[in-house]
Amino acid sequence: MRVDIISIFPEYFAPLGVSLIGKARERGILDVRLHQLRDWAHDVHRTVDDTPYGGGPGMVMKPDPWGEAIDAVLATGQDAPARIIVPTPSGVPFTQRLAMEYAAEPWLLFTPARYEGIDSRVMAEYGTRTRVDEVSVGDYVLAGGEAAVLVMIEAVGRLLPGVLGNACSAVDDSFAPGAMENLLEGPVYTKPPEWRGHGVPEVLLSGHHGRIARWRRDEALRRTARNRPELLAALDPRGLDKHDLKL
Ligand SMILES: COC(=O)c1ccnc(N)c1
Repeated sequence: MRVDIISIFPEYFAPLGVSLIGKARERGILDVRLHQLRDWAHDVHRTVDDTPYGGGPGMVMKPDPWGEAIDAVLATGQDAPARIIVPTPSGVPFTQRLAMEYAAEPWLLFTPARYEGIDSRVMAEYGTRTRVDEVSVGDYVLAGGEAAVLVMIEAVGRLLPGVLGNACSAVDDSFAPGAMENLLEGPVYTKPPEWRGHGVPEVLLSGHHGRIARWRRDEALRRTARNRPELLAALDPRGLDKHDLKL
């Protein structure tokens, strides 16, 4: 997968050189290319923002530098154009399902904005040529979209074949479509069996896989009911058995 990021703070993406994503890049599974938006701002101050039409607080990112930058990036592609992802609090929710959809894409272009956002004509322009998604990583506002891009690349990159050591662990994730969709993962334990007077649930030491799976699902349901009760409402009742309903 190729990932391009256009930003006025490309140095913000240094973390993409470490851990799982860093190794995926070393192994050629992920090709991340960074671009400085100001390289396409031609005035002496390399200006990328201006006051909003209609008045109001803050500044809006100018369309010209973004248009030239996106054109330059798309021009380096051979086949279908990149899918453009615009991080914004006004976007659709970023979910595990959307992360899986993105993990199947050959080429993503992230356009993190600062200030009050990018002139809306930019995404209207590229919406005529490729998929343009406005995506939010949660109900809060950031100083810039760069942190949201790190979150999305981490969530998408770990799903790419060969990135996670044990492919199963992506399937068991909280929110992973299928058995765990809309369920939070329950508690986890490792050695030692006793730690500061705290033991490990006996069932996990039993070696009885059926009982362990049942216990894990029960704990997932309990944690979901406690932390995200609205997700339980979204659970397909046909996916619950009589044991679940007694919890
Ligand atoms: C400037 O970008 C944001 O504030 C942002 C981007 C994506 N998701 C959010 N919740 C906020």
